Amino acid sequence: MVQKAFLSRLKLTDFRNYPEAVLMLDGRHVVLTGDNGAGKTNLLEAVSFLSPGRGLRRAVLSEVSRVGGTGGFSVFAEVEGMEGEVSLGTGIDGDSDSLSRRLRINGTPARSTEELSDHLSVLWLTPAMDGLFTGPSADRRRFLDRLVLSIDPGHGRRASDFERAMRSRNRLLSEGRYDPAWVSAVEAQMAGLGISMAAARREMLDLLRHLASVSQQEPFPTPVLALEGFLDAAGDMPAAELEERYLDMLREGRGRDAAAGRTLEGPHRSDLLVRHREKDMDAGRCSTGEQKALLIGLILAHARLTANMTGFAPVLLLDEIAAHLDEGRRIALFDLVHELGGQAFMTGTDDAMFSPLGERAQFLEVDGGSIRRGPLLSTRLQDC
Ligand SMILES: Nc1ncnc2c1ncn2[C@@H]1O[C@H](COP(=O)(O)OP(=O)(O)OP(=O)(O)O)[C@@H](O)[C@H]1O
Repeated sequence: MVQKAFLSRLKLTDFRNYPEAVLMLDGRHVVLTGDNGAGKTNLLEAVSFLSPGRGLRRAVLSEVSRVGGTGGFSVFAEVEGMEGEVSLGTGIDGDSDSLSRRLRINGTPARSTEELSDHLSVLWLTPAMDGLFTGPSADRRRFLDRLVLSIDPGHGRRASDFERAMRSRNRLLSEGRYDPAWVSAVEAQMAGLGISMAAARREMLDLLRHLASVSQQEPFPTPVLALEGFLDAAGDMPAAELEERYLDMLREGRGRDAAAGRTLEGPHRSDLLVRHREKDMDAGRCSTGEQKALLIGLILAHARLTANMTGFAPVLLLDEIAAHLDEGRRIALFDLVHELGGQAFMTGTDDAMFSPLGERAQFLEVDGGSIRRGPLLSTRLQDC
């Protein structure tokens, strides 16, 4: 039985176009409607800061602070989380030039934002992801790594440690006269981390594949997923052998990598391949609408997987999700989202589009950095 982890209160201070806003939420889905530029996506972004990383816009933190504000920002949430009730507070101070945000859990400073994954899992789908299948492979890798992160919180640390080791190797090789023992040590670190990263990604794809084989999410197509670009021919080789093989590749590739100024083999070169199963076609060659439907299918499958793995349905952030769907698909999407058993935040310009949700959702109206409607809602309104 999947349980619900949800936000019961959200408070933003100097967050984007919100000087201050407080939302009291009752655990149902949340529909945010308003004109373009009202602040709907900003609210979703605030919720995305309740998961590790840089949020759904991958923003530079200083840009998140409200223009004309104190220079800092904060997001505070009361959550019925995976370990019970918890308060989560995150943000940056006005006088700090820190690149990372602070996190407090129940008022106590946390070591890293990774600790958020113990309480809540947050997944999102935004219009910025529409070009995922046709854009650069780095976007698909990042997308895949976020999928992995929601069920394996250590994945983010492994990926950033790998990046750091790789930068260090690139720098040593570019210097020309390097100490081979030192480079070997860095390569050994890269090999261990790189193979763990590849294994975690492969495991995620296997799980999604299995889920797709046992559950349907009509009318959204089933994405067929594969990885390409790193140790493709390795098959089911044991991890220790893979590590040896990657280590050999790095050792033998030193001259070539020094000339290229970068490491040419590794998990940082993998690509996520997506196919439309019913059409038997690469996602990149599908129509715009088909790509959107595939992306929705992928996010829903992943949300279901996260719920199965953790026992708690994730919080879903669906930005402008209804805009390009016909009525039948919209109704089906709302039903699928509701069946997941979690709390979804959905945005759009027209609240009529969300009427099929009925009593399953709280409807809030966003306007120029303020939020209206709903009996339990209080905001200090920004004059606009
Ligand atoms: N740091 C900031 N300080 C003040 N305002 C900001 C900041 N960052 C973004 N904004 C403003 O926030 C406003 C709302 O943006 P948001 O993306 O949330 O709109 P939206 O309601 O999702 O609109 P759309 O329907 O067009 O997607 C924009 O006008 C933007 O200029």
